[in-house]
Amino acid sequence: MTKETQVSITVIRRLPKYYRYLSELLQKGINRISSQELSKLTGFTASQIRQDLNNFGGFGQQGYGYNVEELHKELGKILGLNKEYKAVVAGAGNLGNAIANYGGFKDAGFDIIGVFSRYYKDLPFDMEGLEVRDMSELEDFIKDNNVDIGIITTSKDNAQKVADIYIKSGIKGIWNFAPVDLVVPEDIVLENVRLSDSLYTLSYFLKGLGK
Ligand SMILES: NC(=O)c1ccc[n+]([C@@H]2O[C@H](COP(=O)([O-])OP(=O)(O)OC[C@H]3O[C@@H](n4cnc5c(N)ncnc54)[C@H](O)[C@@H]3O)[C@@H](O)[C@H]2O)c1
Repeated sequence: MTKETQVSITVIRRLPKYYRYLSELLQKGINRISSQELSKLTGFTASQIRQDLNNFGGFGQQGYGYNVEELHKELGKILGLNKEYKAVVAGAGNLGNAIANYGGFKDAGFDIIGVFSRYYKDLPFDMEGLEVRDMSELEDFIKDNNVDIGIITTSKDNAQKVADIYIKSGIKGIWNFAPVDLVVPEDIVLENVRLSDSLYTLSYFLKGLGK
């Protein structure tokens, strides 16, 4: 087992934030940053940052800090962002449309190449080059195109059915937006997104302000 596989999920969940700030620093042409400066940006303590990065072999030098380009590149590799992924969306409603139409995912290496929905013929879908297809085509499409990631934006009641099609078709990662606990085999990577968790956290802090 490599050192990387033993890293806690809490640390893994902080990496995208480091990566995002490093991308911004690179865009501004900043080449070097100390853990203290990174701490001011990210809100994590400098020692936390050093500990997090030490999980992967360090990268920093005492008295110098971090080379932004190098750290950005290494974190990108650790997060698997140096690869290209093909994704499909199932459920072309409000959320499915928003996700399929957002160009930022493609820029980051996640190419949404198909959108599938029930009653697809009734749906207006205005994404250039991306027509909505019927669910009956999903399995073959995934196999024919070696799709890596299945996105679920159907209603809650149908999410497990969609997940089962993804699993049967050989998909390895599921990005699930439906508010349901999906049952998936161990070798499938499942990532749930809950915007309401973030909203409830906002509410907690608003309450602290006397709301
Ligand atoms: N994770 C979050 O933070 C978050 C935020 C908003 C909404 N949601 C959830 O995302 C999902 C979609 O929300 P929405 O507002 O886009 O809903 P919506 O009703 O606009 O869209 C759902 C779409 O899924 C399609 N669908 C339903 N069953 C299907 C099936 N078996 N196969 C294929 N397509 C099917 C419907 O025809 C519809 O087009 C819901 O489950 C909702 O609760 C999650």
